[in-house]
Amino acid sequence: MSAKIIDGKAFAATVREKVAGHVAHIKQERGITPGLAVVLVGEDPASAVYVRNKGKQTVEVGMASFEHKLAADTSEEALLALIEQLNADPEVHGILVQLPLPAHLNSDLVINAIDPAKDVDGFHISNVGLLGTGQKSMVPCTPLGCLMMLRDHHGSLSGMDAVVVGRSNIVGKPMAQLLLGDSCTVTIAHSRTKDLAEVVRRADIVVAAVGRPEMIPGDWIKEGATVIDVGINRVPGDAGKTRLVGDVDYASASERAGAITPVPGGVGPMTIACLLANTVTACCRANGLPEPEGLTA
Ligand SMILES: NC(=O)C1=CN([C@@H]2O[C@H](COP(=O)(O)OP(=O)(O)OC[C@H]3O[C@@H](n4cnc5c(N)ncnc54)[C@H](OP(=O)(O)O)[C@@H]3O)[C@@H](O)[C@H]2O)C=CC1
Ligand SMILES: Nc1nc(=O)c2c([nH]1)NC[C@@H]1CN(c3ccc(C(=O)N[C@@H](CCC(=O)O)C(=O)O)cc3)C=[N+]21
Repeated sequence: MSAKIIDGKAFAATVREKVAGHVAHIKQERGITPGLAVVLVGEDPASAVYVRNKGKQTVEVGMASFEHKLAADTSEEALLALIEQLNADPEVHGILVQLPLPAHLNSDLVINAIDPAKDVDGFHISNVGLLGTGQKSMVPCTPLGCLMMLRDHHGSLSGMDAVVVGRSNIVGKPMAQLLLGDSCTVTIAHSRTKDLAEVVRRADIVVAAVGRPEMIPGDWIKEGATVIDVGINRVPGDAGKTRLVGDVDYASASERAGAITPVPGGVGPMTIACLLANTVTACCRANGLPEPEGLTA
C-alpha cells in the first residue's frame, strides 16, 4: 500500500483562515485585537527561527504580536517580572515562553507563573489537570494539531488502538490524554519500553514524539495504520547542508501505512496554526464572547 499523505501545511492554512475570520469578527464586533506574546530567552538559532515564524503568522491572521527577547543570562526574577507584566496586560491574550529555557531557569516555576487563562501552550499545571479530568482547558498546540488531523482523516477515533511513543509533558502525555478523550485504547511507550517494535505493531494510530531521527522503521507499522510523525530532527544532508527528518523512516513507513504525515510539512505547521487558534480562544473566553467552533479539542 502507498499511504495517503496527510498535508499538514495545507490543513494549517485552513486553520489559519478560520482564525483570521474570527479575529476580523472580534475586531469588528468588539474593537478588540487578539494579542500573542512570545518570550525567548537566549540565542538558540533554531528557536529564533520559530519565534520569527510565529510572529509573522500572528500578524498575517490579523492579531497583535509582542516579541520579548531576553539575554541568555536573564535572571529568574527578571523573567518572572516580565510574565507578571504580561499577565496584567489587557492587550495580551496569549503568552508563550519558548522552551527549553537555559539551565539556570526553573521552567516549571516559570510556566506556572503564567496566568492559566493566557497559557496558550497549555503547559500550566491547571490546564494539565483540566485536560486530564476532561474539563475545558487550553490544550497543548502540537497534540491539538495531531488530533485535528486524525479526526479529519478518520472521523471517529473511538475504539482504535493508539500508541504514543514519547512521554514528555509537552507532547507525549497530553497527546495520550486527547486520544483517550476520543475513546482510543492508548499505550504510552518510552525509552524503557520492552519490545517497542511489538507495541508499535499493534497500533492503528502511531504518534511518534521521540526526537531520534528515523528510529521507527516501516516494518514496525501495521498495514494500513495512520502514522503521525512529530519528530523534528536536523541531520546532515547533501552538499554540506542540513535537512529535517522525523522520528519515523518515511520511505519505508509510507509503503505500509494507510496515511502518514511528512516532515517537514506535517505536524510542525499545525502546531503554529493551533497556537494562533488557542490565542483566539483565550481572547474570546477573556471577553465573554462565544468560543470559535472547530478550533478547540
Ligand atoms: N512538530 C512540532 O511542532 C514539535 C516537534 N517536536 C519534536 O518532537 C520530538 C519529541 O519532542 P519532546 O517530546 O519535546 O522530546 P523529549 O526529549 O522531551 O521526550 C522524548 C521522549 O522520547 C522517549 N524516547 C527516547 N528515546 C527513546 C527510544 N529509544 N525508544 C522509545 N522512546 C524513546 C523518551 O523516553 P524517556 O521519558 O524514558 O526518556 C521521552 O519520553 C523532538 O524531535 C522535537 O523536536 C516537539 C515539539 C513540537
Ligand atoms: N513553549 C514552547 N511551545 C512550543 O510549541 C515549542 C517550544 N516551546 N519549543 C520548541 C518546540 C518545537 N516547535 C515547533 C513548531 C513548529 C515547527 C515547524 O513549523 N516546522 C516546520 C519546518 C520548519 C523548519 O524548516 O525548520 C515543518 O515541520 O514543516 C517545528 C517545531 C514548537 N515548540
